[in-house]
Amino acid sequence: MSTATADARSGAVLADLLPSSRVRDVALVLGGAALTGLAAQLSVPVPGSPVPVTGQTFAALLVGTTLGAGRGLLALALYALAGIAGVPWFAEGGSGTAAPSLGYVFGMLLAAAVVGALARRGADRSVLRTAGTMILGEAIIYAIGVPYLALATGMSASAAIAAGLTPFLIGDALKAALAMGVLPTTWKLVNNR
Ligand SMILES: O=C(O)CCCC[C@@H]1SC[C@@H]2NC(=O)N[C@@H]21
Repeated sequence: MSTATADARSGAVLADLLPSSRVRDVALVLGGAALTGLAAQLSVPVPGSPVPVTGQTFAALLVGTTLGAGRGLLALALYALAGIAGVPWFAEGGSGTAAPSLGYVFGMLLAAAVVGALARRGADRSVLRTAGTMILGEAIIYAIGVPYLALATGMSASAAIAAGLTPFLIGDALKAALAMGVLPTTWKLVNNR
């Protein structure tokens, strides 16, 4: 698809607006993994919880929506596998499999694929649709992250929700709001070129 024809009607994601090549796709996957690793270092500890506030949810959902399901999944899979293998780019410079927050990383993998598939159907083109996409993506991250946290720490379900969901709702809503500004605005600029 040429850059000129990749508009709101064409089933494109934002990354498709770049000239098509294998090198582009490899660079996007590497860049998506690196962006998520950088965002993980934007990390604020939460008192009483082993899970910090991080920039990862924003990065992972942005990577999914802008790259699409296939490349988004590959980027997050690379991020997860390299982190497990020892690259210190999980939250707070972490790596390996010991952290009870690893389930959120697995959730980001699935969420990136789902929001990427939705973005190809136009789910990042308006503020309202982007809101729904971000809420679904975050719900997927928590649906894997919170049970994993409970299993890894032995917490009860209610304790895992109190430590692994409730403290993050406002921050994740702000990150979703940021995406609701950035994605539809970018599409508007692209389509008005
Ligand atoms: O150990 C890791 O690298 C994963 C950290 C996961 C942080 C989770 S993601 C959902 C929630 N929102 C945040 O800002 N932090 C937690």
